[in-house]
Amino acid sequence: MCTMYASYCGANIWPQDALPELEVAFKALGKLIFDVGLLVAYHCDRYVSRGMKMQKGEGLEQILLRSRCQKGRLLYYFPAQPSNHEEDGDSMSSWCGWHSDHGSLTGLTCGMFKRNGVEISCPDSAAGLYIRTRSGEIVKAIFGEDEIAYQIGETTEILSQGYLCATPHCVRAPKGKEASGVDRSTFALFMQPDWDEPLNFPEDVHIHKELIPPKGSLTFGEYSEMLFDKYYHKKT
Ligand SMILES: O=C(O)CCC(=O)C(=O)O
Ligand SMILES: [Fe+2]
Repeated sequence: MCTMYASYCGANIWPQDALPELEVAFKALGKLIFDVGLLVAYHCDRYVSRGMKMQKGEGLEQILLRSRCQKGRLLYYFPAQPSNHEEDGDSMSSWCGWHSDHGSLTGLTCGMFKRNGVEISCPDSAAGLYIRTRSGEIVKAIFGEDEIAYQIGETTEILSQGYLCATPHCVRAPKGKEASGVDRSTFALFMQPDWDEPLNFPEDVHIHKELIPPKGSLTFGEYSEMLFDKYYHKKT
């Protein structure tokens, strides 16, 4: 199992000596984001069931409840290198490029900015997470430190036959003299189906079409491994 689904079955590594309190805090935050995420999933299912027939047990809430693949990750963005050109072509996605997450739902805390290990408010109000809406508008995702943002992943778009759309997003680094040495940290919980969960792809899939076999069924684990190959090893 561990070789087949290496990205899901690996053991956690905790910095027990350097930061003994991390494991408990990390798991508590992950559990909170998961529990609230299930409430979001319940409402996603209600919305989708207005447009398509959903079998019992096949909704997002049930899929997430029985999954062993939830993945929490602390994300760290190193201080951006100062640029000589004020208007760099792709400055919008300077910290993390445009993408959609491949799972079901991603829960995010707001970014925390620091300089030399000291928390600061970000000197550039344009820095942070941006999303693209269904109508193509680019919007900054603004939310506070006691709030959680949820983004829809590609698997939800596939399983809901497009009633729900994956949320394209990117992260913009701060710019200007004041931005020197400013880093960003956040926590993401990637909520995703179990590796054994069958994904029955609808006829007209437009996401990663080339990976889907003709009869249109893969487990989430198989699908993820194929995606990791596509992104990181470029085998397909
Ligand atoms: O840092 C963020 O706010 C978003 C992170 C993200 O998009 C990801 O890890 O997939
Ligand atoms: Fe993402």
